[in-house]
Amino acid sequence: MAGRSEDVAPACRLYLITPPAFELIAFTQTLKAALGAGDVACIQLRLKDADDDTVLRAGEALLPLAQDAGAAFLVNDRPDLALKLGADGAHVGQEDMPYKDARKLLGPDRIIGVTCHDSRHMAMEAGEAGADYVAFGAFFPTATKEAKTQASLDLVAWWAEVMTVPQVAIGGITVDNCRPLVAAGPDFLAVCAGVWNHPDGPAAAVKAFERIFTNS
Ligand SMILES: Cc1ncc(COP(=O)(O)OP(=O)(O)O)c(N)n1
Ligand SMILES: Cc1nc(C(=O)O)sc1CCOP(=O)(O)O
Ligand SMILES: [Mg+2]
Repeated sequence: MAGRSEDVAPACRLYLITPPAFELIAFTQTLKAALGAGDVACIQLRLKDADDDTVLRAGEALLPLAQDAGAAFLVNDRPDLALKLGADGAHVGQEDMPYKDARKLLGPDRIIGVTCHDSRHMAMEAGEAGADYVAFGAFFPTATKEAKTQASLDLVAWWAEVMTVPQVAIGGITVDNCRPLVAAGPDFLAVCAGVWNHPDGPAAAVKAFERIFTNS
């Protein structure tokens, strides 16, 4: 999730969340096409209803695709599986393994992101503890998760102005609704349905996000 090699990197980059469930061989092809269509900073493997073996098999297949495309590969909820897979890191929520335990497990170099809902306080705590990014959401209605909080553009703008820890915006984001959010200044937009369910397909969505981020 570090900077890009181009001279001027866009201020905001795309962070993909995998679909909640998928058929692995078909999704491998879908992901390849999406990654080939434009800049993707990060992919989070998020399989809430899968057993460990399924998560590990998916991780083993998808991680090399992500890394070949220069995208970080993170595992949702399970720093232990991230370690087993040799992934770039993990994302933890407020009800998951606490950040400090995740850091102990993953060491100083792997990426750990923390869900902070709509809370400045949670985000400041996570940032001070050493989180690599904080995530705010949800920004729009979403069917992917029962999101309990609604985050505001003001929160994003404030964090961008005052803090240096990168911030991820998540929840119901699409190519059609993201412009005001991007203007508020998040470092990453995390998107699931807005990419995988785009009417013209995931590759078209990735391309469209890239155009928005680069104003091209
Ligand atoms: C980038 C990013 N932000 C927030 C979340 C949500 O995490 P959490 O609150 O733990 O909920 P689940 O995703 O585990 O249902 C996320 N996964 N990624
Ligand atoms: C995983 C997740 N976390 C959220 C939060 O608000 O913390 S919203 C969300 C769902 C993201 O998927 P989509 O892009 O399809 O809305
Ligand atoms: Mg979680």
